[in-house]
Amino acid sequence: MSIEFSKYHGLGNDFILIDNRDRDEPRLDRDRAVNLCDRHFGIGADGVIFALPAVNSETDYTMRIFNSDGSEPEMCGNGIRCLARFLADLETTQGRETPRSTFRIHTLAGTIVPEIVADGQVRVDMGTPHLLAREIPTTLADAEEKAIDRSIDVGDCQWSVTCVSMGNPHCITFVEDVAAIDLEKIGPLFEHHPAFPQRTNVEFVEVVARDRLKMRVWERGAGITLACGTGACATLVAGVLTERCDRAATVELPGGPLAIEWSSGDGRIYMTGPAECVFTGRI
Ligand SMILES: N[C@@H](CCC[C@H](N)C(=O)O)C(=O)O
Repeated sequence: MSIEFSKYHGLGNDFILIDNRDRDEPRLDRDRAVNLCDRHFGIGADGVIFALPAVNSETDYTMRIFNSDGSEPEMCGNGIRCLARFLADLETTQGRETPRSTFRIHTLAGTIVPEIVADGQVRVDMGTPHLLAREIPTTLADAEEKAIDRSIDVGDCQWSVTCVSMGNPHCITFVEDVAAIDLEKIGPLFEHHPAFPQRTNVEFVEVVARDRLKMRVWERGAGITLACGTGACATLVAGVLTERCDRAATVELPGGPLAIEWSSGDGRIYMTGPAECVFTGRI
């Protein structure tokens, strides 16, 4: 069997995109996804994303994604920007009369709406953040409480963390010097800490200014990545909740900047950033 794929990235957070619009289940299983993500024996990527048919009349398509370890997250911010570009590219090459620039995408985190705007950037309505401990989920607070500035022991240190769900779980900790964090060592200890029953993504954040945050991430199921869109959104929310930043800020990631806004009008998060096709191929 031969399958066409496209490789995209959003700020170096890279994905293998598969056109799966003709069937409801991903055409590759998790083990195959793990093999393809391998940077030495496969194509190399942080995850595999499938463009599936819509599940109802309120959405245009469905996104499913496997992390590079084969686990399935609820959402992926950089991935959904890549998916929007991928779908727009497909619709253009397949001669759709009026190729769309806005897509309503069904995800395990609800409906997410990316829109291709000027300069090839993609602006995404990421929905509202979830803050209750049971929604994250975390045991760092009572189920109906928010986990803001909670103390946790990880790797012989005590950290103060704030937990936010963007559909997927994030644990954010503000530090003096983000470059000094030994991510390879501390990241997996957070990811697998018993306080996070569904594991977690962890973000280390330095506040440069009220509208500029520098962030490094260890992703659940993928390890160190160059950028994390949901992580950047969760970071801004944690910064606002702990009064460290404004409601709109640039989050600087190793792969580049993302513009994030938590609207005081509708309570939704808006993320703007790039998505680029790197190459296409056939498996
Ligand atoms: N890189 C992503 C997040 C991908 C999912 C994450 N690893 C998880 O398991 O929650 C992003 O840009 O948001």
